[in-house]
Amino acid sequence: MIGIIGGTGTKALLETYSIVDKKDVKTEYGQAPQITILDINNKEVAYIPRHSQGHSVPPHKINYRANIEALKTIGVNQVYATNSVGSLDTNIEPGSILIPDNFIDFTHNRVSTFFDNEVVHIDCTNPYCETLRTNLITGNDVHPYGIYIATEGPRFETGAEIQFYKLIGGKVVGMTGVPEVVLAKEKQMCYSSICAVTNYAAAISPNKLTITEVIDAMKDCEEKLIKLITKTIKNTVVSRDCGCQHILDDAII
Ligand SMILES: CSC[C@H]1O[C@H](OP(=O)(O)O)[C@H](O)[C@@H]1O
Ligand code: HPA
Repeated sequence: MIGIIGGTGTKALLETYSIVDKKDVKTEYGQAPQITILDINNKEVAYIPRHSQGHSVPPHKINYRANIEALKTIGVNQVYATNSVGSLDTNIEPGSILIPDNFIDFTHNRVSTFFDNEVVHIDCTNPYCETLRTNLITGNDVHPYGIYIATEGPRFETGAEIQFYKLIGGKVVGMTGVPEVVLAKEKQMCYSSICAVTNYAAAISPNKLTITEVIDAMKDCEEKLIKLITKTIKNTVVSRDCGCQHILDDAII
């Protein structure tokens, strides 16, 4: 099954598609937010709100393991995740969409693995599933690659941090992309992120960065995002020849 991890401002998905079912999943890591099964182009797609109902959980407190485990439990193995992000590049404008091809992790206080009692080192050379990325990119008006900088939050970045992230090649910055993608990989799932650019990052924008700016920009992006998701899900096939399901081969000591 395909899953959508919905980030900031994605409630509209629930109003766009018909609802088939709702699932409350309790995992060994805790209760996950309620999952809604949507009918998208005659496919059943599981939607989970990353920050829980009513966007009530901040990025550094999200139970990423419960979210991923719950999706896995109900049979999801291909995940499209939305992330609202700040842009580090004036050519990547608010309102546009970027499909990241890599990340650099600056989070520092998160549970970032399912493997606490076994020694497992998964390959993360290309952290996002190339097949799902191709589905999102082909024929669509999106930035096809770029490095996602993951920060701990919940504060926005300092101007100096943004200058540094730019220097090391970052294109967009957000607080939720990691460890989510890593945990999905550990569960042998295909995972790709859809970054909705909501603002220029701190100090690139001359203005003070506010939540209102981000939420308003997500509203402006809504139609584009829904179109992209609808088309991509239509084009997503079940067969998985990308190697994501073999990530644990040669990774366990
Ligand atoms: C509400 S602005 C900051 C908030 O938005 C992003 O979340 P998501 O990736 O779930 O859309 C960002 O990482 C922060 O959590
Ligand atoms: O500028 C940002 N920084 C971090 N997270 C974000 N989420 C949306 N915009 C931003």
